[in-house]
Amino acid sequence: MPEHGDPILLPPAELADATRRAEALIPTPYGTFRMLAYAGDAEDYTPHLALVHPDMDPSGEVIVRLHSECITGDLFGSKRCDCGEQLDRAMKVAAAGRGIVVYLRQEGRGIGIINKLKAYQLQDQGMDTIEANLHLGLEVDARHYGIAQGILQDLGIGKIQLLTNNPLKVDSFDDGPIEVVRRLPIIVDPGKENLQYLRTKALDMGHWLG
Ligand SMILES: Nc1nc2c(ncn2[C@@H]2O[C@H](COP(=O)(O)OP(=O)(O)OP(=O)(O)O)[C@@H](O)[C@H]2O)c(=O)[nH]1
Ligand SMILES: [Zn+2]
Repeated sequence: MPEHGDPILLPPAELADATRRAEALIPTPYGTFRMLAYAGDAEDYTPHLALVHPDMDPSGEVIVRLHSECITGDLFGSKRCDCGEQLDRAMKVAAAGRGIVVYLRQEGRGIGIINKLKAYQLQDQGMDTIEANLHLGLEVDARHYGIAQGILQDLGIGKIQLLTNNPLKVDSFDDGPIEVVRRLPIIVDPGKENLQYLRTKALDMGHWLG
């Protein structure tokens, strides 16, 4: 089991981003969590964040949520997607199970908020979430998860139970240093505003949404 300070076995580009820059206790409605900030650059204004239950046991199977940033859903409660409710659920599960929420700065599946707003406008004109990204000349999903593995390694974690409905997130751990022992679903009830979006995720992106 790697200890904090051990070398991280990832390519240099990923390694640079997984540097622990600061840490503090944050009291939240879900209980107090350690918040750790990871970035290649110490002055980075948008570091990846790990919210770690103070009693997390890195030698066990740690419950982990890798949450991709969604400022519209996470912060403003947008009903276009399921992110805000998933984050709420993940924090509750992490609080109850001494787990972790890793908040990855991958807004808009990695295309950024400006492009995501453009993609939303195209969706309002009839495209689905996949077609909109492609119309903008962007990848459907531009995320990579090596950074998350670096963060988990930094925390001394070797085995996880991963909260996700996304097969690509599970697959991203293949051949890596962290073992996904179990996948835990994180399904929220659809509403009329996000039903079509969730249908596309299930049918065309292969998410396990039941
Ligand atoms: N480009 C784009 N990004 C979106 C859209 N809706 C949500 N997102 C982003 O999608 C990311 C979340 O991805 P999801 O597909 O909802 O879920 P996931 O993280 O892949 O999978 P889960 O672990 O099961 O939640 C966040 O970064 C959101 O900002 C959209 O219509 N277009
Ligand atoms: Zn969202």
